[in-house]
Amino acid sequence: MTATAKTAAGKVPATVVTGFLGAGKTTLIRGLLEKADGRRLALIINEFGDVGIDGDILRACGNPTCTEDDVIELANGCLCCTVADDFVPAIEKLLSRPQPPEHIIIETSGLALPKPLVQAFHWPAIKTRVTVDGVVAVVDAAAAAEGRFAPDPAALAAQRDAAGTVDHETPVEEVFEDQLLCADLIVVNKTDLVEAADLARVEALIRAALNRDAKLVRAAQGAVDPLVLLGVGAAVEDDLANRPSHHDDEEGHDHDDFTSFVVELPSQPDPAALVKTLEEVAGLHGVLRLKGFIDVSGKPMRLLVQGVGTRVQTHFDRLWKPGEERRSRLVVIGETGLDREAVTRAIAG
Ligand SMILES: Nc1nc2c(ncn2[C@@H]2O[C@H](COP(=O)(O)OP(=O)(O)OP(=O)(O)O)[C@@H](O)[C@H]2O)c(=O)[nH]1
Repeated sequence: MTATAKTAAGKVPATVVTGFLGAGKTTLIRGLLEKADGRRLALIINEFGDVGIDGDILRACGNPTCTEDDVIELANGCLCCTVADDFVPAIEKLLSRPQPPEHIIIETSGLALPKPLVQAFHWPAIKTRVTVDGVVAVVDAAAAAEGRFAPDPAALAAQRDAAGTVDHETPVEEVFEDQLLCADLIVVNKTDLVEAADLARVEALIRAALNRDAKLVRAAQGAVDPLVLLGVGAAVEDDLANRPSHHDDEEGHDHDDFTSFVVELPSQPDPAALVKTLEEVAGLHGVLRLKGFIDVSGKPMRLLVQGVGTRVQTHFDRLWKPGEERRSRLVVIGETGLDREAVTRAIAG
């Protein structure tokens, strides 16, 4: 990656990384950090729910370009709804550092709508100092191929109204489409999990959802050349009229459609058995996302658990630190109505 200075207008570029729960945003950003090549990147990370997992994953990557100070975590809230309290101060804090970042990467929560966040760049405190270089939407090709975000393109086209939007969608479909409609670059990720024909079908589905041209790139493990991801130069904050949203007519937006809670577990003797239980619970109750760290009895390393739909993966990501409390906690996210008691009982049982 070549180091670039500020934009022509003297603003620091910021890239918004959006994409539905578990699409691979954190994985993509981790790859970006590894290829930073000395460029000063700072991260602002927002998660749904009050336990920050992604920040911890990124800090655990041991990358020298990503120190504690370079990661600002805004858990417990939606970035676009806490603009004044959290987001603008976080940007100001980054800009006031002796060595301000050369590029700011913002990872939104998987349920966030990117457009209200981009609107925040009109706030006087940051308007003249930062620009949104581009919005990158990461898509889980496997989940999309399974029909989790939208019906097939023909059905989608048939539902489209004169304004180009589709009504009567599920909350999941609406969030997914809002994220695509705001994007400059769409990363079709997890290509390793889908056949070529399904990948083509997913790309057709994405294009059918779009109202204008956006660039599509395929990726596995979110690996995209930083030169493609950064330096788009879209000044997105001045181009919002071209990026419709299902929530354009709303005063703010709420998150009543989704819910999250934390399940605390005792130390686990058998990771494989836990994975089996989690996959069953996710399928039975329609859990959208599961993630957290587990203390495995007798192991010096903590186990990172990642569930996307019914696919649950684990790996030991780092040693527990001396004096660190070895808690086993899983964040569970689903649509409103997810039976918290039953899910907790099923996982803990
Ligand atoms: N097979 C496969 N797995 C992937 C790929 N990219 C990411 N994953 C896995 O998908 C899971 C979710 O990845 P994350 O990067 O945490 O996804 P995210 O979009 O940041 O998730 P949220 O922030 O919770 O919305 C993890 O288990 C990743 O290892 C990929 O290309 N192929």
